[in-house]
Amino acid sequence: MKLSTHVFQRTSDQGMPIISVDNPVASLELSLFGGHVLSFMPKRDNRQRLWLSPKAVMDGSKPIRGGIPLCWPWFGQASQADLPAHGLVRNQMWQVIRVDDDMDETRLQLQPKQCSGPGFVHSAELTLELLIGHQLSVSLITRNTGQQAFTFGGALHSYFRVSDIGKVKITGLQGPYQDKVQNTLMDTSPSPYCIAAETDRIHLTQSADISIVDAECATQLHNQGHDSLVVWNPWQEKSAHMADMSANGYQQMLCIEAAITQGLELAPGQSHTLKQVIA
Ligand SMILES: O=P(O)(O)OC[C@H]1O[C@@H](O)[C@H](O)[C@@H](O)[C@@H]1O
Repeated sequence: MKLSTHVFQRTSDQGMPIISVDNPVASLELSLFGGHVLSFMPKRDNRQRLWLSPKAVMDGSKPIRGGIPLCWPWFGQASQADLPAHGLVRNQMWQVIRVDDDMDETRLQLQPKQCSGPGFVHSAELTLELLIGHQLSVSLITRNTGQQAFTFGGALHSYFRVSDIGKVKITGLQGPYQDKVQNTLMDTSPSPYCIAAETDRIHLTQSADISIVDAECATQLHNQGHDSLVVWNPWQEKSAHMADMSANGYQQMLCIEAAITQGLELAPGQSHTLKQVIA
């Protein structure tokens, strides 16, 4: 089904609605389950920026491993044990509410079916806005539509494709971080910043510009509206216990997440945009 000149909707083999964008400068695929970007490739270099696990479950029974999972209205474990990690929206269907096509940019807006549920009983509106052009801009916009302030968190949990994790350097991250593997607070970030073991770190920083420098190329990230940048790679042993990761999958991926981990209060009528631009 054609939604505009450059935007199509199809059904995947597993019965999930997939949105495909193919404009003169870039291509992108998104699953309406989770409002989840699966791939992004600018045509100037035809290099896939995102990593999607070959074992990702794509039938809507669990969140998709890879691409850009949307975590909202909380990041990480919920306050109650029976609620899902990373919030309520990566497990539900989203709908396209707006498509605008231009010669060198496509704008898509999507919203989830439900913005409240167990663990978050507030009046909120959540919109995902994608600008698909020479770069990909991903904005998650939270609006308080009620009469009471609320506090929320979240993340753009992007999985980036790397050619060899052992050769990657991250630039632009300095200062202290919470190490979730060691359960300690570290005073300074490594320099050079390489990944050589399981890594799960919350950098409490509003630093905007980060690069993932690979042996062959660099992926540039510009982040906005975050209080933290999260760096995650499960490494070998943990991956082996994850049904949706292949044995060596960790070697080709690195998550750098624009996140709100500290809780952000939003007054009635206010909006907040969490944004990551990928180039
Ligand atoms: O397996 P999930 O729920 O997609 O989470 C993956 C990872 O997401 C990261 O953001 C967390 O910091 C990790 O602790 C977590 O393991």
